[in-house]
Amino acid sequence: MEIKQAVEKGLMLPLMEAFYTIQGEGTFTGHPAYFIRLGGCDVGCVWCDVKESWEAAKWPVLSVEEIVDGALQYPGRLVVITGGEPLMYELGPLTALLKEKGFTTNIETSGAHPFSGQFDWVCFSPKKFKEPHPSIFEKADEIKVIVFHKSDFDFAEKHAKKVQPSCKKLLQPEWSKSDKFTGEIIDYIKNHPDWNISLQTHKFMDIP
Ligand SMILES: C[S@@+](CC[C@H](N)C(=O)[O-])C[C@H]1O[C@@H](n2cnc3c(N)ncnc32)[C@H](O)[C@@H]1O
Ligand SMILES: Nc1nc2[nH]cc(C(=O)O)c2c(=O)[nH]1
Ligand code: SF4
Ligand SMILES: [Mg+2]
Repeated sequence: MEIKQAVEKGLMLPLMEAFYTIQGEGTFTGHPAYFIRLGGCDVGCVWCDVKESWEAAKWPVLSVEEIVDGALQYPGRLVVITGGEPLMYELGPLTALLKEKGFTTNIETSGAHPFSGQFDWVCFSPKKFKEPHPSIFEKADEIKVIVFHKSDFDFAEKHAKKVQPSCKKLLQPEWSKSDKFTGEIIDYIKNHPDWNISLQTHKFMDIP
């Protein structure tokens, strides 16, 4: 089978990097996790902290077996699939193999592409730069909105209306604007206690 067809089927995927670290953001903050960062994103967030991931063709294409072998080298059994935008790919084969090997599977996604894969926890981080695909709303376990502008509070409320009632609601300051917006998020959630704050704690710890 050609590589292009194998990627379409999700049997091979472009891998930018993979690393064992501590989940820095969201509900699983503090948990050791193996991160699988797939290459390629067409969302184009102006403040994206991994712009080098955007061009899929820059990254080697690996089989899902090779990717899962990487994860098996470490003692932790939590995997976070991120990117780039991981839902640009069919994630069924990768997540099926991870589940078969006993991993808990989490995803970080903008939700801008149709949902695929078997996930234990879905972090949905909607973006103004590309509308979410409707398939994400029933799948999201947490909605994590990045606050870069004051209008992002209304954007967060608008998207939070579309997820399941059990979905956790998180506001995370955009890193370069965190001096301004951390305080505003604190005031906001004290007045809107259904929201929680999420910080990029790995950046404070200076770890990947
Ligand atoms: C790099 S993205 C990759 C996954 C997916 N494309 C997404 O956006 O959810 C991983 C997480 O980092 C967040 N993020 C990216 N750049 C950020 C920044 N400058 N400040 C705060 N969070 C950021 C995203 O919103 C997302 O929740
Ligand atoms: N430690 C750590 N935690 C993270 N949580 C989400 C990340 C991401 O880039 O998807 C990330 C990351 O890049 N590093
Ligand atoms: S969707 Fe995610 S990876 Fe893509 S540009 Fe936005 S933050 Fe970066
Ligand atoms: Mg990151």
